[in-house]
Amino acid sequence: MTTTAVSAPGKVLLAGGYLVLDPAYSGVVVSTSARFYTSVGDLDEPASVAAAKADRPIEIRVRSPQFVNATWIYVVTFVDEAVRVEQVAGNTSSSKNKFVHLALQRTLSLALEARGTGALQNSLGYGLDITIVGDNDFYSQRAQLAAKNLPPTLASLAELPPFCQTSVQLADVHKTGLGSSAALITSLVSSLLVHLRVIPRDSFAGDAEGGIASASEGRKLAHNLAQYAHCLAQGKVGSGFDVSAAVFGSQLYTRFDPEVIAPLMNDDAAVKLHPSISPSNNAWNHRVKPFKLPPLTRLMLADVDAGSDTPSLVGKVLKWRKEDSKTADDLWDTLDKVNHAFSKTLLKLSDLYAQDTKAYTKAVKYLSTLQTVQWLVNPNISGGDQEIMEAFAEAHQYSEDIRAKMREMGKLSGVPIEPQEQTDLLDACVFGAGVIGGGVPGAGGYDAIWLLVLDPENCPHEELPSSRIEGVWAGWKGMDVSPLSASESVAKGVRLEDVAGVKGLKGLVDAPW
Ligand SMILES: Nc1ncnc2c1ncn2[C@@H]1O[C@H](COP(=O)(O)OP(=O)(O)OP(=O)(O)O)[C@@H](O)[C@H]1O
Ligand SMILES: C[C@@](O)(CCOP(=O)(O)O)CC(=O)O
Repeated sequence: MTTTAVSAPGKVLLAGGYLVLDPAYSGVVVSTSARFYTSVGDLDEPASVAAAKADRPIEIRVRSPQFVNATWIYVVTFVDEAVRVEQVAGNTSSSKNKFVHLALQRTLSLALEARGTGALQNSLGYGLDITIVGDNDFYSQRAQLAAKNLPPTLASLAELPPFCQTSVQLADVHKTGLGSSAALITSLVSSLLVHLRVIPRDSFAGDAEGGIASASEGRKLAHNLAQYAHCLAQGKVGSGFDVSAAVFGSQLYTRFDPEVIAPLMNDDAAVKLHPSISPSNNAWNHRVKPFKLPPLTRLMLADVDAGSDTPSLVGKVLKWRKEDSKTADDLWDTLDKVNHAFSKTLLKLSDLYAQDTKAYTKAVKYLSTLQTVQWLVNPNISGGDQEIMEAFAEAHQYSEDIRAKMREMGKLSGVPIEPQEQTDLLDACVFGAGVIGGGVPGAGGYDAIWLLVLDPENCPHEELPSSRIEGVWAGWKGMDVSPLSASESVAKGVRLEDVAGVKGLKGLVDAPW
């Protein structure tokens, strides 16, 4: 019996919030080490299959063991060259999960178009047993830490078991903004495409380092289908940067034209998906350019209590943009220039590392002990060292400029994008030695903050800029700040997993129903 497990990372939009909704602008997206995992296996043992086939419909069982009442049972039927997936009423959990249901429905429909009814029926012969889990960072762990009497620190988070029980229903969980639904849909759709042999098992083997250009056809198909299923489940077409990060990893993202999936945004099971979803459909016009954070830096994230409601923030900002389009257009253009300069400088730092690793390493060590105001005042520095330090200082300045412009956007549109409480916290963090910059991710609001800090080699733990930031967070009185353990994902985007190789996963996948 083959089990197929696929993981997909979460995301942080460092720059480009709101702008990325418009295809004229792009967003700087970092994918996180926090991932969603979906394992797909057969439901029945082969011996029982003949009997099962005779008097039972094909069943798909899905469970999310981190939650209370989170099992969903579906039956699959084949009618008139189409496949239907319907939830069985009256199972243990009466809840519905639109994201899971639509991802199953649409992936099976695409599988039927790609492989034909007979082949798909064969692949589904034993039914499917699906387990979905997300790394702890996707959900607030405040309650779990409090129950263990642990302070909200990175060391405490490391003590929690992987895929920790949340003890609540999915509808009641406090999410942290890492894009749980996009990572979930991407891992679910991708594992099904592989398991049902729509795409080859090695589709995710190559790194998606070069973006779409170097990606396999399988990876591209998984992207288009996940993007579509996610829009359908959300009931709207967002920019899609979260799904793109889940598939391709960190990137500079430019959105796709919503028209490409417009014919499919309904319940009509007769409409063929493949012509629209196929990577050979040139109407998919999103752009994914390579991006990564510089070496010897570390992304730090914290959840600040009182999660914001992104849709209502977005609605208000877009309404203002329409009403005051001249001011907004000027702001969008200025912000776009700074966003580009920021990403370009970060990429230049990677080049400088490659050109002279020794000088770069030395510069990181030196700057990590200084506040940014002191970064360029050392008279004894010249040449290559100077260039490296200047690039770090520029990155700092651009990140501060982005914050200022986002605050302006918030002020003009009457939306708390970087509210005063977050300004105070970010100022205190960015003031510290070795901190390159920071901001409010995505749409902002009372939700989360990100920081990029220098991470020198061979440095005592307590002298690391990240340790100093942790100290600021732990002592912060203005807001409840809870660190997340995630940093940037080293693996680019969606990838095939060995269940036994992911700590804590095998026990959950093998647990009896
Ligand atoms: N572990 C899980 N198992 C099954 N479904 C999940 C799981 N986690 C999230 N979901 C699905 O994703 C939905 C949440 O999606 P929504 O778009 O509201 O959040 P989000 O914007 O992705 O949140 P965030 O960015 O804060 O993680 C849930 O209602 C559920 O359907
Ligand atoms: C405001 C927006 O540009 C970003 C929202 O990002 P987040 O979900 O707050 O990380 C919306 C979008 O891109 O879909």
